[in-house]
Amino acid sequence: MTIKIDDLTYKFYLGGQWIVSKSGKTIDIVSPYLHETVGRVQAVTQDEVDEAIESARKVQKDWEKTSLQIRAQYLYKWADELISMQDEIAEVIMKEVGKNFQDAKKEVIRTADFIRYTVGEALHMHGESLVGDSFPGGSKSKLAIVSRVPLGVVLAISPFNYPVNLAAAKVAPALMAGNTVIFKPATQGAISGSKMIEALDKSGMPKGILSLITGRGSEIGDYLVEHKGINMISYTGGTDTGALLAKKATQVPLVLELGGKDPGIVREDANLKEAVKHIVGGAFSYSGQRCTAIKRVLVNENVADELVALLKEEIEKLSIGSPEDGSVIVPLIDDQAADYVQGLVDDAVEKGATVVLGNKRERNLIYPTLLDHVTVEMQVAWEEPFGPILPVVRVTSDEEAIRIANESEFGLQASVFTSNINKAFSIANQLDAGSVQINGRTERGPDHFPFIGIKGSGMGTQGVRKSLESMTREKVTVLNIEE
Ligand SMILES: NC(=O)C1=CN([C@@H]2O[C@H](COP(=O)(O)OP(=O)(O)OC[C@H]3O[C@@H](n4cnc5c(N)ncnc54)[C@H](OP(=O)(O)O)[C@@H]3O)[C@@H](O)[C@H]2O)C=CC1
Ligand SMILES: O=C(O)[C@H](O)COP(=O)(O)O
Repeated sequence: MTIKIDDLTYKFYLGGQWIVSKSGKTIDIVSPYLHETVGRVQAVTQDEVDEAIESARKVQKDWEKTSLQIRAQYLYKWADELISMQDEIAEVIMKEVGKNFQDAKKEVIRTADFIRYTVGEALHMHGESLVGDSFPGGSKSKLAIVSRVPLGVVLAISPFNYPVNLAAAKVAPALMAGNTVIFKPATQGAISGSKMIEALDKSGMPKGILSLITGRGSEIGDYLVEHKGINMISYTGGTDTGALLAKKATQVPLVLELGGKDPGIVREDANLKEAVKHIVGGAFSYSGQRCTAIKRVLVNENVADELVALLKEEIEKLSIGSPEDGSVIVPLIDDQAADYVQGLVDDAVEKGATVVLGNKRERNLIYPTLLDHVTVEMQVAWEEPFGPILPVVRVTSDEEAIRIANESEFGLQASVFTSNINKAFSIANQLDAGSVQINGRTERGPDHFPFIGIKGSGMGTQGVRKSLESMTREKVTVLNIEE
């Protein structure tokens, strides 16, 4: 069955069918670098949301009863389909969200790997049993069997920047755990999400197990989140939306992966050349549109001049332009995002920051920008740009670096660059972050590592095993043995 009505217009996926919404409305998806409409997605109605959730509820128990081995076969086929469609999907990702083709392709391959690993992990998860007499007064005749059961219908909401990988990172564990899924992709990212679901559909998975709901979060988001038919929400996206969502979703488990302001802390004793490679890769890949991008550098003042000079040298090597040419620095997702980033740079410059490189813009293409002498009075020291700018804050001690790192509203990851392993651990122990990287850039992968945001960066843990756990609950069956 075809997923398109015409060259540009996509259907949505309800109960195993690609259909046109009764709303009669579509949303134009404008490419961030071609500046033209590259597709249209359906603006799904509330009635259609009801239908999708109803169909997911109807088949959930059957899916739960389906043996793990059979579920595994569908997911393995899904991964295989993604691999055979990798060029086609990468092309769509590139056009839709402006990621360069090679990185888009890596995202698809990483997704297939993620799905396969999830299957393996799910096949090897097992429960436990407890005998009653290990507790005072308990008896050997009581045996508790603790197993994991699915939660029901999982709502997966994903952001634009990894439109395939971050979506599959929710869908795959949800399905392997025996849940059914309502998938709401970011609107800018919905075509890539549709292609990913086209691959899933090709696996022959029973109808209704997953529905894809397209439409603006501002219009259907609340309705989805507050829907009584939803049993768990896994959300990745901005902190403000995540906070609103958490208030609206009552009595369902939530996993939230939100924004970040990951610091790269550089000590005096760091190998500066190595640190610079990590920092530049971490800060600028895909124009800094990664939640885990290094978004500020806190460097000891004694090595700050040297570090800044090395950073400048490395940043100057970055390719800038169209994702079709493989550029690292590409136009941001839209003009509004670029306005926001420019606003942070303007504020910093006005307050006395030094522009070492950049502060140049062509529409939504922001040139890589290195700002030195950034102070805590400047917005750029605290806010998440989601763009290719790197503020450098000079500090006098580890304590000052830790204090500034921890004063942030965010707590996703942090990097510490040092040649003193004891100091590295000591600083890591004091940082309020989900993960700390020692002598490496902040990053989510490899994808089986637990991935955690604290404070304004989220709630709960992702990563293959952790996602499977968060999408299931423990169930205890007690056997009372007659003696
Ligand atoms: N910690 C992590 O793992 C990650 C965090 N992020 C964060 O995501 C942000 C960038 O992604 P972006 O897509 O712009 O984030 P947004 O917050 O704009 O959107 C995220 C998702 O939420 C949806 N949404 C919007 N409003 C509502 C609502 N009221 N109810 C329910 N859903 C809603 C969006 O739909 P629509 O597009 O239709 O508005 C989209 O699917 C950055 O802050 C980044 O740090 C990104 C990747 C990883
Ligand atoms: O959205 C993001 O930033 C991703 O979660 C980052 O993944 P990565 O750090 O492995 O690139």
